[in-house]
Amino acid sequence: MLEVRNVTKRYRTIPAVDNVSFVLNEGEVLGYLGPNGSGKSTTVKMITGMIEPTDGEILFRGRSIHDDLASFRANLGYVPEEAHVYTHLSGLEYLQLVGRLRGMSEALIESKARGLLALFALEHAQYSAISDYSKGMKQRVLLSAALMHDPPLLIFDEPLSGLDAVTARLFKDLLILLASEGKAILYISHVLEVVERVCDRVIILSKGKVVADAAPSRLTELTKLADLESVFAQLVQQTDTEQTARDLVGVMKVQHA
Ligand SMILES: Nc1ncnc2c1ncn2[C@@H]1O[C@H](COP(=O)(O)OP(=O)(O)OP(=O)(O)O)[C@@H](O)[C@H]1O
Repeated sequence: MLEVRNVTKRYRTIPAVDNVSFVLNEGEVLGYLGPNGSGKSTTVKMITGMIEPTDGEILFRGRSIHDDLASFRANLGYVPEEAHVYTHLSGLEYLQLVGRLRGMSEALIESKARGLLALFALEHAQYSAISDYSKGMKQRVLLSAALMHDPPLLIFDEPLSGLDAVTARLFKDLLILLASEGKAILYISHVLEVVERVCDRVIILSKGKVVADAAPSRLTELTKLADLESVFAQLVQQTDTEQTARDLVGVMKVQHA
């Protein structure tokens, strides 16, 4: 459904994303992982059409997304890591706006918006301004907005941040159900134990390059490591975190001369 083909993005001369290729199929949850600064957000910005690749191309159902960005976006549901929503609107008004921008009928907008707000436990706050919402409530409005038009392709960028345990669990169940209904899902997260549970496949990025692309179970099997977190640490060669923590405490304790 979505193909990222030899995509590179350079800022000045430095590649933030370096010759990345992958295919995301219908019914698949693909985890997109990497340490801070490895190129995840840059990839997502290219897939959503916010920025263009320096080299390579991104195809949706065989066509470059830039051939007709508006119709590509009609097929996309995107929950950004950081939201810049219209906070003076209420949750209901925001979903109505999103529905109208996507060309949905008023009757459909009404039933979907009310239904989603109720299911995400936001019914009581639907008429209050988003500026008064907690972080998790804002996140639930964004999730609702991404699902309004029933898109075949979904991108979730750190969707669990701010969600309480019950909503996070609901989100995980939702992800699995959406995939079983044939949605293609790109899931960017640092929460590796969740990724390991819900993703069919994971891509691990390091310094803009793909260093792994396989099922989590295949990666643990190949490396003979206990879990995805250990595989991740080994592949991106992160430092010995226990030692670094000890060094940090050591630096904290240094007294002024
Ligand atoms: N607009 C920009 N101009 C210059 N460099 C940029 C720009 N945006 C990102 N970069 C650089 O590109 C690299 C990849 O950044 P990116 O935001 O894609 O990483 P990330 O994997 O999403 O990180 P995080 O987990 O911290 O969100 C970083 O070295 C970053 O400094």
